[in-house]
Amino acid sequence: MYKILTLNNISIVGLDRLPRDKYEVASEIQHPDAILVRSHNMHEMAIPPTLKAVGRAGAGVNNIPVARLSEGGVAVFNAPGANANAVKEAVLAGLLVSARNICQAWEAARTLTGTDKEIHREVEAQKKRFVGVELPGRTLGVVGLGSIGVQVANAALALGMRVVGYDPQITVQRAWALSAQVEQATNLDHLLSQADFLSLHVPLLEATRGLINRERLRNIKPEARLLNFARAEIVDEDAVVDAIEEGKIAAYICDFPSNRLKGHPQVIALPHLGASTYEAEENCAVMVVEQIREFLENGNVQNSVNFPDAVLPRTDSWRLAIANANVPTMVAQISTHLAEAGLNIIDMLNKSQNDLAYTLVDVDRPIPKYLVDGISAVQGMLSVRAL
Ligand SMILES: NC(=O)C1=CN([C@@H]2O[C@H](COP(=O)(O)OP(=O)(O)OC[C@H]3O[C@@H](n4cnc5c(N)ncnc54)[C@H](O)[C@@H]3O)[C@@H](O)[C@H]2O)C=CC1
Ligand SMILES: O=C(O)C(=O)COP(=O)(O)O
Repeated sequence: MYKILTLNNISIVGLDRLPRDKYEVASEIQHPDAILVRSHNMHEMAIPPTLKAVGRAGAGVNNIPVARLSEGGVAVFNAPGANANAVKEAVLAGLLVSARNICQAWEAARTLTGTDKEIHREVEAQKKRFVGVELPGRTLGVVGLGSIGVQVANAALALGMRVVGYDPQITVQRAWALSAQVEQATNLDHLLSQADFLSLHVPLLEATRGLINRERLRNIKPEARLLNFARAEIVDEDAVVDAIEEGKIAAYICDFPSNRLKGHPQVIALPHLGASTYEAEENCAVMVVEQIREFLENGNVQNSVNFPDAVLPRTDSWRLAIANANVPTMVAQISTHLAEAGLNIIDMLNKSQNDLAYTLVDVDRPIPKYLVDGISAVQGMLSVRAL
């Protein structure tokens, strides 16, 4: 029997994929083989010696001591993309609600008192007070073009917005899922200065903690609205509240309430609802449960954040994927780079998907990182990955 400890409520649709005759699942269990978790903070927790895997039924793994688990040989899995649509819809709601001051207006209208005549007089005053803005032509800046950022960027185009994205490490898969109409900025500060709405979709890492700080907020337009459905710590809350009070930004819409934000009229803070739809909860649970099963029963690794290639079967060719590269001059430059490094091309295939051209290059030996960097530096190249 495999023992599975659940630290949060995990959708029953996912748990039902664990056969009862092989798995014991409980929120309190001794000697677990695997842990299933959502946002529960595992950093203070002792790692059970029997533990082999942790499955995060969601995207962010900042609540999980990945380094400590890796040292102990415990594989950590997450569910990339499984809740991206849910977050995209929450962000779109935030965008529309803030553009039209819906929350503040609803709150004000809800508490109107007096006769109908008095209420109608007050309605006229509120109409003036809560005048909003329309989205077409306004610029949405999207920071982080991963599963969620790409979906948010593509969806905002349908609202008529100009969309500019920023992600210095966009993967090839994301690059071709991104609509060609989305512009890409190479500099975060440049993006911030253009945005009427700014939406954050980066993971919480040391490099992204306080990414939107006092200095960066000075770069943002005073009428800009900041949306944070990523993690609270990515934004310096003190700086954001000060910026709002000083009229340096218009609003902060986030998924993370706190004492600092409490009661502020230009702040909307939701109770971490981004991934809370039945669909997303089911998708995440099913994906992560299948991965844990595959790992425990067959030793196969899929979507692990810390346990990558070592146990994956090695193929006899190595593949480089290059977005936006099937232009003859670029192909020639790439071939030169590879030849100079002594790599022989086995196959080179030009493809295109969603208006994005890319080239797959198979070579006969491992691709050193300096070569990937060299090819990335070829002018006009969008993204290069060794797969
Ligand atoms: N509010 C909620 O309920 C939810 C919040 N999240 C948060 O959103 C984050 C993103 O989720 P996904 O899109 O699924 O992850 P993802 O891993 O697919 O995408 C993250 C992207 O951010 C980029 N990135 C990293 N550092 C960056 C930087 N300094 N500047 C610009 N881009 C940078 C990466 O290259 C990657 O493309 C999660 O890590 C999680 O913290 C995710 C799901 C639900
Ligand atoms: O997937 C993520 O990163 C989330 O933030 C969702 O968290 P949750 O599973 O809803 O507690």
